[in-house]
Amino acid sequence: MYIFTDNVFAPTSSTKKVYEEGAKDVALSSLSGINATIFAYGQTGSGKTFTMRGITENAIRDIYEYTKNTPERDFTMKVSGLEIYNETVIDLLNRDSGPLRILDDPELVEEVAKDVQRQVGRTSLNDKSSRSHQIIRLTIQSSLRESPGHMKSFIASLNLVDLAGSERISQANTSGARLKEGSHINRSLLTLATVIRNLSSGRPCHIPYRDSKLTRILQSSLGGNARTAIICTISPALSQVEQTRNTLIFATSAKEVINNAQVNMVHSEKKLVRQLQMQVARLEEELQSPESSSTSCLRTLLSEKEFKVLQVITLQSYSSQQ
Ligand SMILES: Nc1ncnc2c1ncn2[C@@H]1O[C@H](COP(=O)(O)OP(=O)(O)OP(=O)(O)O)[C@@H](O)[C@H]1O
Repeated sequence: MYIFTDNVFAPTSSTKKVYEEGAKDVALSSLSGINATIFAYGQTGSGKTFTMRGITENAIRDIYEYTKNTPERDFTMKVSGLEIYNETVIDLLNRDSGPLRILDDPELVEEVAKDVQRQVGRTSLNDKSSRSHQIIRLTIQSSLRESPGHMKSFIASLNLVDLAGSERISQANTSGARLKEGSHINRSLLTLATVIRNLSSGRPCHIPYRDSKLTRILQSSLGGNARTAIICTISPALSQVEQTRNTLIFATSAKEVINNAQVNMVHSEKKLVRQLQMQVARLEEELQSPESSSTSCLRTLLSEKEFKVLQVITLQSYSSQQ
């Protein structure tokens, strides 16, 4: 179980400091199979996008550094990105695909990460940034290179979330398209606030994840199997005191939520069985070739083949018991 640690940063604090002290630990859990989410909440203009850009750059740099310095493990990284605007979900790596259906997980295009900074750059924020929610997801899978443990690998996602301006919750004096936009942003942010409030109450009660796209997508990060860091950005301006107060109320509830993060393991017996079956096929070919006609060579090949077949049978029966 992980409990939120509190940090307060001054306006002069660098994003690097916010990352190091408020988000790094959570971001790097994704390397050891623990789902992680970092999101920024606050009113428009208070620095969510600025902070999340810095957090994203630092997290990706550290993750790459770790993979480079850990040669004993094989890493596969995939990047995806989505935007929720007017309760419609758009794939940021395939904007022409139209709105995505939300099942338990959106059907996103996932690109194998070769140059994550550039790929993340393609999802970069647009003029709707204060009115839409944006999520960049990095999925990291890793397994030991040379060991029977190769059968098992860690898998986890790191979600980097830049929310719409929280003042939208209280914007009622709009009309037309802005009213529709406002009410949709309201739905996601209001549901987020309710979810956080209900989760933090400590009492068993209904958690309305399914009432908005945002909470549905972030469900496991908010009250489930993930470590979560929430960065609340506020303005020092006296005129913004009401928004600042609302953001601090949100932060107070959020820090009461306790998640239950676990290491996610993937059993890859299927991959191993496929490899062994290929080896058996190769040994059969060798057995039939004229070069292997000597008795001792045939005996060696046959016993090797029998051993591989036995391994396949053992693995298949192990898989069917899981
Ligand atoms: N820590 C900071 N240091 C210097 N400039 C900053 C910092 N935080 C934010 N800014 C600047 O303040 C302005 C508003 O910041 P930003 O766009 O990140 O706010 P926001 O909360 O994401 O707003 P929106 O909800 O409209 O997207 C930008 O010009 C940004 O460069």
